Amino acid sequence: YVEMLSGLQARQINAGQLAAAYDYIVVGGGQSGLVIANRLSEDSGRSVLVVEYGYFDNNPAQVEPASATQYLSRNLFNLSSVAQPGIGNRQGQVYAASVVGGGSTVNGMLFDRGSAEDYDIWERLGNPGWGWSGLLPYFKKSTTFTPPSPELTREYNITWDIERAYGNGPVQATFPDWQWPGIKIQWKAWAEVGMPINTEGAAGDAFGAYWIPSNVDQQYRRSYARTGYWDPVANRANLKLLIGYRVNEVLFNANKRAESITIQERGSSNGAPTITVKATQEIILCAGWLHTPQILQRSGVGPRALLQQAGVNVVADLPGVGSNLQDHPVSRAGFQYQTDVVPNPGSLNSDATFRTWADQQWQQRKGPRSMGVGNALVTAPLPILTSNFQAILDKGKAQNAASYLPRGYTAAQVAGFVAQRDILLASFAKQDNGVVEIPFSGGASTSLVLMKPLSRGTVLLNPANRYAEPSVDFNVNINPVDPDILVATIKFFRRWMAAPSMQQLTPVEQTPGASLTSDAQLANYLTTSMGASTAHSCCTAAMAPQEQAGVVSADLTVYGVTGLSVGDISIIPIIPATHTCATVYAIAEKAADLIKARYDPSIPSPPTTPGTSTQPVPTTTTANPQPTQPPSCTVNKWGQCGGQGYTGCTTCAAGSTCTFSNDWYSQCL
Ligand SMILES: Cc1cc2nc3c(=O)[nH]c(=O)nc-3n(C[C@H](O)[C@H](O)[C@H](O)COP(=O)(O)OP(=O)(O)OC[C@H]3O[C@@H](n4cnc5c(N)ncnc54)[C@H](O)[C@@H]3O)c2cc1C
Repeated sequence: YVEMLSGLQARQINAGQLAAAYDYIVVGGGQSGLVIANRLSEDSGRSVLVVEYGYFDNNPAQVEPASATQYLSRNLFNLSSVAQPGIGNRQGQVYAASVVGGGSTVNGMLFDRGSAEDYDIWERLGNPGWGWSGLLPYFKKSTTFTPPSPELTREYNITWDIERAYGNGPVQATFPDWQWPGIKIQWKAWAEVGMPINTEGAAGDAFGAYWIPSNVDQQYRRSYARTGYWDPVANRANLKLLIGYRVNEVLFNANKRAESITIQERGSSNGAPTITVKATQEIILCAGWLHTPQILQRSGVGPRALLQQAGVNVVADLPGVGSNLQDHPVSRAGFQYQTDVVPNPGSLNSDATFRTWADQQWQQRKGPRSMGVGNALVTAPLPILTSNFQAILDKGKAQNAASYLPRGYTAAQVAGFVAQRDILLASFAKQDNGVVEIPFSGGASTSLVLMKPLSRGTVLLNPANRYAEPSVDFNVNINPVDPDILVATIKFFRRWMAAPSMQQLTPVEQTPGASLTSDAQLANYLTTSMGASTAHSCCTAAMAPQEQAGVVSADLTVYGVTGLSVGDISIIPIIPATHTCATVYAIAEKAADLIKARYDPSIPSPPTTPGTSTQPVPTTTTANPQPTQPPSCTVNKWGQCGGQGYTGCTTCAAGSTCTFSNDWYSQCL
């Protein structure tokens, strides 16, 4: 412990201990920054400095499952977007972490990946090496999966495929010790409405319905960039971290080579003295979707007109810096089950006996309190949502793209968007990727999340004060294809609620409300109900060919300058249909390999030739197989023990008896 502590102290420095120069400077010690710093400092001959605006959050509560929904303001940059015409001029909540470990320290711990197609379209856009086959090794390198208990697995028929999806990486993933019984009925209903059921989403088949783990260790504590990539390398003397400092600018020499950064203590007034630190090899921007483009713009790399307006000398005119902003906008379907199974997600609030039992269980780190925000998703392909999908695609293809893009998009930016749109519309017609997400965990209400929006937003420097927070415009719900897909989703969700299995729960619609039936009424409901962000903002320094207004090339270096790269979520060109944390780990792992190979000829660069076949291995696409009855088994208290169509265990654990709830459901109470 003493050794570890002195190691930690050696690595965390104050400004007075800064060296004049480091081989690598990583800007931002968030999720991607800690991964890249860890990997680059594996070579003890290279010095690495990380500069992070936030502090450590050492509160033990921040690693507990309950932290998944708390989003504490102390760990976030707290700002809102400009008014959003697409959602009735409401402002959007802006989510960006400001703490060591970044988004991985604060996030909801839903840990999934996109489908193979979601990454293959990055490659198709002109980014060789960034398709599924180029990224899977890095998904595997970052994560270790541990199966849940045999009892939970059997009771809920939880499925996974370690061999195809996981490796031996620093981030731990597993399932909590609990699921809500109503989820079994929901699984059946998905099959009844024709949703493909996949045994593993993380192996390239993240479409249809599938189970997803949480990024937690086996005690259900948050497993994140700090525990995975920072704490274990306490003894590296060549790795330094300065916290509580903001990186202001990257400075370039006359040859446009990035030479140094200027930093300023957090909380000091703008215009206060700054410190300059040199990088002899490379500066890697990992300040996240909100600040990576802002730092670029402040440094003279961005849209010429904006930089001139802000009085910034133009080093490289890159119109794409701060454009192409994407997120997963969200609406909601509110239902009530009038004959719900018990316990259900509401029971922790409504049933004191159950709550006491849950608290007792949690003292042994078991039971409902091990759960975060749920572990099952539907990511629905468009042709499954609606038989009318071709009309939506035709409308998208026929539209004048520029009319829905942010003002001031250049011809290259419009061309870049049209390339994205055409690739997206072609993939929407297929059934190997999804366009909306519907999380389900036994509750009656859920989010309806648009996973592949066509609307694009911006993050722009404030010309009057370049050190103030940038202006965020999600431009949400502006491209008409977006509401068309969500309207189809609401109708499909109603079909799911009307599926035979669901009738035992007697679902009753609250919102949008059964009286709203026409497309126009539902689109209007979306305008009033939709949120612009699910905290997956990305894509503001996109990897794409320069003639399509890309900001970085496939080796992640910034166009028009040298010695500067981006390694965070900003580089994504098209948002994948997944929560973004696992994808950021894969990007950062790959970024580190690309950087290492630039400076060490003995290290092979990851291939940048287009991937070969990226077809995922076929998976189960029939109904979720019913659990087979093991020779002898017991059901834990609150679990299902009988009912029509039920083929699992029927013997209740000591202290509970199998009790009839309704024709479809008996339960150990
Ligand atoms: C509230 C929230 C909930 C989420 N929930 C989920 C979820 O359940 N599942 C999932 O998969 N994904 C989730 N995400 C998304 C995911 O966590 C992020 O996409 C991911 O962490 C982004 O990683 P990053 O490295 O690009 O940026 P970050 O991790 O945000 O790192 C950027 C870092 O740069 C620092 N920084 C910024 N500006 C400067 C500057 N000028 N100088 C120095 N440092 C600076 C910041 O303080 C921050 O630490 C969530 C995100 C948030 C914010």
